[in-house]
Amino acid sequence: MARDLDLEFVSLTKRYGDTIAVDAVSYHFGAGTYACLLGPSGCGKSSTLRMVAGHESVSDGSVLLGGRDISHLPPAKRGTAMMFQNYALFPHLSVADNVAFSLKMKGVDAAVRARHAGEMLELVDMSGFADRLPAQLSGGQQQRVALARALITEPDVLLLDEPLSALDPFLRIRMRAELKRLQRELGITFIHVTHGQDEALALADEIVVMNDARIEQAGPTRAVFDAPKTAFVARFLGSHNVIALAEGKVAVRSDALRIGAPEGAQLQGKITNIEYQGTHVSLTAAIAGAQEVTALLSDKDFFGAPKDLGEAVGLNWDSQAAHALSA
Ligand SMILES: Nc1ncnc2c1ncn2[C@@H]1O[C@H](COP(=O)(O)OP(=O)(O)OP(=O)(O)O)[C@@H](O)[C@H]1O
Repeated sequence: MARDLDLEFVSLTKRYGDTIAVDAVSYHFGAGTYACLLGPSGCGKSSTLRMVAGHESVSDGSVLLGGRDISHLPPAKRGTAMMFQNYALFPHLSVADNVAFSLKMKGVDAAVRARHAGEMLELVDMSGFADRLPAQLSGGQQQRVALARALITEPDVLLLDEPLSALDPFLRIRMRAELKRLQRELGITFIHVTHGQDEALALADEIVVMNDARIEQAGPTRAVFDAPKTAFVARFLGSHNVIALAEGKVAVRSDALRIGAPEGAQLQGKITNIEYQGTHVSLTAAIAGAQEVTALLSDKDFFGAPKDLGEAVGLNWDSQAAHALSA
């Protein structure tokens, strides 16, 4: 049962020798939030997650859960559980024994362990596989077992380190829906580390975009996507153009750009690429200052007034669609 405990990072810092992997990061996650930590390789996502789990020591600052400082508690005493990228199942133990492992360590008796493991396998839709070994399961099934094994400890916070990266693209999308369903059903906080902006947008109530050991921008997913504050966030989340104008840099979503006649348009350009994407057509145009912008048009709009490579066009957008960037 979820206990409604908020998770908070207070100036959380990780140093490995001279490397600062996480630099005084502060953030507050409301209880029951699905949050994604997002950012390029090496920005400090995994180090942050491992400090929360207790698999890495905290160099400075703290992690609070429900106001209690858990920074220096052993992993099993924190109220968190971690699901690893490679699932880390014990190859010689059956699915049921893998799931029940942490209860065995706690000295829970065999009948109670078996009952709890059965409930968890039911939760992840793996009841028929209790006696198999991990090697006899598909990647998606192993992932469900790893989830069941993490959830049996009844954590307040589930930590997921790139949980979908080992799956093929089709399964990844299916499992992503499963993760969301589980999180809703359990009502606990999920902190999910990913490289993938699509994954973060699809899953997260809140996203935390990290860059170079710090939080670059964080907040409700749609608010961040709709109004990136820096060029890094706009580019990293994708579907945005970063345009240098006389008054400064702005981010404009690709689907907010309109293509029309060059005369009197906010920007003039020449079409350099046209990509048919099924429901949409993506048009790239070269504009002044050796810049390129991309406009995403519905197939209806494009084929209603088709353009050719090399054609001069005008680009327009509504003023509220342009977000001034601070860096
Ligand atoms: N055990 C370690 N010893 C020394 N440096 C480390 C260690 N673990 C991570 N680092 C360094 O800390 C920084 C952050 O690493 P971290 O693994 O947290 O990044 P990440 O955002 O999770 O990257 P990825 O997406 O590639 O997993 C990197 O510069 C990395 O090289």
